[in-house]
Amino acid sequence: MKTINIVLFGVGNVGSSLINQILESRSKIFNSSQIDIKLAVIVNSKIAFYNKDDINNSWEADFKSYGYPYKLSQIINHVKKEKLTNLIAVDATASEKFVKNYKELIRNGFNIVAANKTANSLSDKFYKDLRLELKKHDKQFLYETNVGAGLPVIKTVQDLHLAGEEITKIRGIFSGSLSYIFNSFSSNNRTFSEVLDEARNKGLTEPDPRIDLSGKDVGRKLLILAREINIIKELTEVKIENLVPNHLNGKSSISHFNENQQELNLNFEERRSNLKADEVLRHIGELGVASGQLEVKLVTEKRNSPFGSLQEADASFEIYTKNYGNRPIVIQGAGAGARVTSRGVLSDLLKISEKLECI
Ligand SMILES: NC(=O)c1ccc[n+]([C@@H]2O[C@H](COP(=O)([O-])OP(=O)(O)OC[C@H]3O[C@@H](n4cnc5c(N)ncnc54)[C@H](OP(=O)(O)O)[C@@H]3O)[C@@H](O)[C@H]2O)c1
Ligand SMILES: N[C@@H](CCO)C(=O)O
Repeated sequence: MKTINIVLFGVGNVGSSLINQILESRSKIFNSSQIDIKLAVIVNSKIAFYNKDDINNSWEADFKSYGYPYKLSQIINHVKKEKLTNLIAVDATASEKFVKNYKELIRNGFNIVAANKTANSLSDKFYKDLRLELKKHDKQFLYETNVGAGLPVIKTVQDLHLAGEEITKIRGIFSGSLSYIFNSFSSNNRTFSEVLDEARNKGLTEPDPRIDLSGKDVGRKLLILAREINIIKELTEVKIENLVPNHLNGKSSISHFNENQQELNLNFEERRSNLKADEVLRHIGELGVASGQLEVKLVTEKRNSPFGSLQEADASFEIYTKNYGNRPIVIQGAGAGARVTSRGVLSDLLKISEKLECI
């Protein structure tokens, strides 16, 4: 039997769904794999809840009542004092600041599972240093949900690359958030800001939806896939069509954006009114291996084309390779949503557990 001890950073949409899925699936996982999943500490940006017993269905109330302000060093001291082993830190934050803690966590015995895409899309130096640290301390880092939420995109690209298959192009609808938004917006008469609010309320966007609308989220995903196949790039080199006007961009506060987001409506209304009856708007990412070009843009597609006929928050990835020729491998399905994403995180946790010690 193996016990794994998780410290969960982030209890928003994805983090709280992960806790609920662990509660639902824990005994099934134990019976089939003899892996006992313990949630040792649960953390948001302000408080940490140190879980003495097994987590249960009242975890949310316990977190609020018994959580208190923390420093990372206190969490590390806690797991040492309690002699917890098989440690996995789960990053379910969207924080650029938090990923700077990864190296300290690794040095203190943690493996890492991240839904947060930031660590893999900062500088090439950060990316490589992180991997050196993992190697030095013999720790694992999995992040399948960085691209396509719960869809197996990263693993597929890694496996093809490892087996020597030459990937020539990856093209697709990379953003579940923008897929939902443009599916809804292209097919009815609601304003863009109404559709955006709906996507936010369903937990389908980034905490700050400008990360989606600015193209940065898809830019990050393209960069992450490019790095998997040894294309060395920086985020600044991705050609991105930014859908957020300058005066509402990330340099202004999120509340300023929220108060003024109706100002997006006019521009999108114009794009919608230019569509023919059989056309829809689609947000596309493209990684050309030969050209080395990574591009993010909003395009018009025929309603009955493969991308045009996607539904809900579906993402779709076409992976072109030498041996598959002009008939790509296609991976398609929900590309955003707390439950599919947290299931992907849980799957990464179990993959890491396979290599941990039985205790
Ligand atoms: N939702 C999806 O469909 C999806 C799909 C794929 C990947 N992801 C990724 O999953 C991550 C989480 O998304 P979400 O929708 O769950 O976001 P969310 O609902 O905003 O939750 C974020 C959580 O992170 C916490 N947090 C922020 N900064 C922190 C810090 N420095 N230390 C510890 N905790 C911190 C927040 O705490 P406070 O409440 O105190 O601020 C909150 O609990 C993001 O990186 C996103 O890109 C999401
Ligand atoms: N913005 C993400 C989902 C939330 O992280 C996506 O569209 O894939």
